[in-house]
Amino acid sequence: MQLLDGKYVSEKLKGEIAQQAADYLAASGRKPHLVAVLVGHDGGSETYVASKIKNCENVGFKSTLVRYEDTVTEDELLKKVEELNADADIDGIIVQLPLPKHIDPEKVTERIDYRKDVDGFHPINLGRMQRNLPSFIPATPYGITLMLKEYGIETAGKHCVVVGRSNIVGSPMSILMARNTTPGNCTVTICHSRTPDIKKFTLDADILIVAIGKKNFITADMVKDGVVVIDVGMNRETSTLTKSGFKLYGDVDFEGVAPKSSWITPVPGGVGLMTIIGLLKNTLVSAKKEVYK
Ligand SMILES: Nc1nc(=O)c2c([nH]1)NC[C@@H]1CN(c3ccc(C(=O)N[C@@H](CCC(=O)O)C(=O)O)cc3)C=[N+]21
Repeated sequence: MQLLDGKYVSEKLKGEIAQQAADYLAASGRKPHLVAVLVGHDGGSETYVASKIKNCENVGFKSTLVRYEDTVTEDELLKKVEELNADADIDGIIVQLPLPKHIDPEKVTERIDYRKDVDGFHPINLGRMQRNLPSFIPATPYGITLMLKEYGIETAGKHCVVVGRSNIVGSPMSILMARNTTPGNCTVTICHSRTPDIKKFTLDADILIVAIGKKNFITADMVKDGVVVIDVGMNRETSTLTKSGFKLYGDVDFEGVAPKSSWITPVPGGVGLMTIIGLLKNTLVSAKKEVYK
């Protein structure tokens, strides 16, 4: 078993991004600028947004946090998005999900200018990605592809099983792994809550990507020897064992599954850290107008 080490890869790539941000600053006199919009006080979201802001500072980006109470109306939020769209000093906009239930996330996502949609959630970016055209690729799937590349994991011709079909991870990940790109060229199976016998499919996976949001969902009896395991789970539980009062669990029973794996991502220290890299890279290429003019 070898570890796909998100800490190592993310630090390495952050060094490269910081260099490119410095070059961009020297050439243009400005820094790439990311705006994060956070609604409410969800513990996970607060942590992740704080981490995004901190990482922006670390690589020499400008970042702005826009906060709202969870009483904000959908109209107010949409107006803010339009204001951010129109601001020429902003390269990337993310609205942290989930949103309170009186706000339609689809509406907010579609209101963000696709040229600033560094989350890659806008239907235009999704469609362009599927067609292999320049686009913003959703940060988590993007981060996973960077990780697979970094370790030279062979994917062509392999059976990739994606567990979960969310708009943020499972669905775009399945598109990327089926595309004629590296990584990619897989035969892809998507499993979800209505798949009667998930084990039947996971047992055949050469590459198993799990984004379902259930602690220890994948156990040793569900994988074959030599599998590559990507654990996207971010299950936060209160704990007296950590300083923060929380402990993070993946969707994979690491202890059981790791001995059967050729490669596996830990949680924490795996995909989460790569997600931030995906976001930073999207923000940088947005500033440099390398995806859209
Ligand atoms: N519009 C939007 N865009 C997102 O990209 C988005 C979102 N909404 N909503 C929630 C998810 C979750 N997410 C994570 C980012 C970083 C870590 C991360 O850095 N994790 C670290 C540790 C975190 C910890 O210890 O709490 C790790 O896995 O090692 C995790 C999860 C982005 N998301």
